Amino acid sequence: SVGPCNASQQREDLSELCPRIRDTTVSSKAQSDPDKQKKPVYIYSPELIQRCDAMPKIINRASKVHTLIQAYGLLNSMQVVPPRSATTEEMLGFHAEDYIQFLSLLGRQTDEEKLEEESEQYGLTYDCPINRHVYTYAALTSGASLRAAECLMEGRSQVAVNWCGGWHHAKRDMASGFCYINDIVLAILKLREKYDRVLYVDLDVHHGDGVEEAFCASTRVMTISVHKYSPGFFPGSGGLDSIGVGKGRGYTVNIPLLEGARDEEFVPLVCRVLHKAREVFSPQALVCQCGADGLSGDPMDSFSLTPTAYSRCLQFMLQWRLPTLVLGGGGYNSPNTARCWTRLTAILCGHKLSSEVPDHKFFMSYGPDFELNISPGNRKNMNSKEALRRIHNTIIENLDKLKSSSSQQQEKTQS
Ligand SMILES: CC1(C)CN(C2CCCC2)C(=O)N1c1ccccc1/C=C/C(=O)NO
Ligand SMILES: [Zn+2]
Repeated sequence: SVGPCNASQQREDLSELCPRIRDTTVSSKAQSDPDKQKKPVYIYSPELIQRCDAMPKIINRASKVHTLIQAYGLLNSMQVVPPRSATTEEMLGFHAEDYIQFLSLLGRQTDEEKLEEESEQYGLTYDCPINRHVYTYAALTSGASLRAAECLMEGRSQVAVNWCGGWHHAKRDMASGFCYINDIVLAILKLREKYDRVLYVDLDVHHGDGVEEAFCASTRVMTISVHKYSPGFFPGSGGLDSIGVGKGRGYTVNIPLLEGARDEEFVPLVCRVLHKAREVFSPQALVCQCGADGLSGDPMDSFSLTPTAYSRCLQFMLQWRLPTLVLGGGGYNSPNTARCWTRLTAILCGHKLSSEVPDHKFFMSYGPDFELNISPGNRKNMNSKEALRRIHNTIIENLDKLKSSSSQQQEKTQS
C-alpha cells in the first residue's frame, strides 16, 4: 500500500476521504529498469552556491543546504553535475524580450539610480532588489534547472535535483516575489521537447502563480499548487475555482488552505489529489517545487508543517517512477530549510539519516538540540475538517470531469 494513506497515518475522521490507496505494485519494468539503479543527479558548483548565497533574504542559505547534504555523506550517492547558464534564446522561450534586455542591462549598468523608474514596470522593486549580479544569478539558477531537465531527458537518471531553483512567481515580463527568471517554466518547456504530458506540483506555502499562468490554457502541462490562501497573503491567486482557461480548463488544480495546516491533514489531502491527477492525466514527467517556507518556525509563519510532510508527498510521487525534477523555492529559516531539503535528498538517494546533525561548518546553526527533525509547534490550525473535505471533493469532481471530457474528446477524434 502507499505510504501516506495507509491506516496508521490517517486520523479516523479523514478516513472516508482517504481511501486505502494501493498503488500498482512496482512494475516488473521498474525492477529491471536501469534508471532505477542510476544515482540521482545533483546540480552543484561552487559558483552556483556563491551566487545564491549573495542574494538578500536567503543569505548563505545555499551553503547551509549544500554543506548539510555533504556532512551526511550524500554526495557520494549522487551524480554531481555542474550547472550552465540559460541562453538568451532559452529565456525568450517564455520571457518578454524587453524584460530580458533590461535585466541583462542591469548586469552592465553601473549607476542603478538611473534605471529607477523603468525598474518599477518590471517589478524590480523592494521584494525583487536589483544589483548588477541579478542577471548572472538568474541565468545560472535557470541554467541549473535546464541542465537537470536535460539529464532526465538523456536518461542519465530518473531523478534530478536543483535546490537553487524553484522560482515560481516570475512572470513573462516582470519579476515578482523575489523571482526574476522562471526556471520552472523554462525547465518544463525543455521537458516538453521529449514528454507529451508534464505534471507540475508546487508544495511552497505561496501559490505557484507564475507557472500556473504560463500553462493555464494548456492540456499538456497540469499544474497543482497547495498553498496558504487568505486575504492579503501573497500573491492572492490560487483559489479553488481557479481551474484553467479555454481548452486548459480543468488542467489547473489549486489546493487553498488557511494558516496552521499540519502534516496529518496536508499529506492525505495532497496525496489523494496527486493520485487522482495521475489517474486522469497520466503524466510522463514530473516537476516538484519543494519551497520550505511552509515549515513550522519559518518567518513566513503560515503552516505548521515538518519535513515529514514534504517527504511523504515526494515519496508518493517517486513511486510512480517517472522522470522527476525536484526544485527548491521559498524557505527563510535557513537551518530548517537545510534540514528539510537534506531529508528529501536522502529520500532521492534511498538513504536513512541519523537524527543527530553531524559536525560541519554550520553546526552551531542547529542548536540548541542539533536535531535533524523539526517539531510542528502548536499554533492554531484554522483548517476545519469540513473545509478540507469540501476542498477535496471539489477538486476530485473537477478532475473526474477531465476523465469524461478527455474520453469524449477521444470519441470525437475517432468518429
Ligand atoms: C522578499 C521575500 C522573498 C522574503 N520574505 C520574508 C521572509 C523572511 C523575511 C522576509 C518575503 O515575504 N518575501 C516576499 C515578499 C513579497 C512577495 C513575496 C515574497 C515571498 C515569496 C515566496 O517565498 N514565494 O515562494
Ligand atoms: Zn514561498
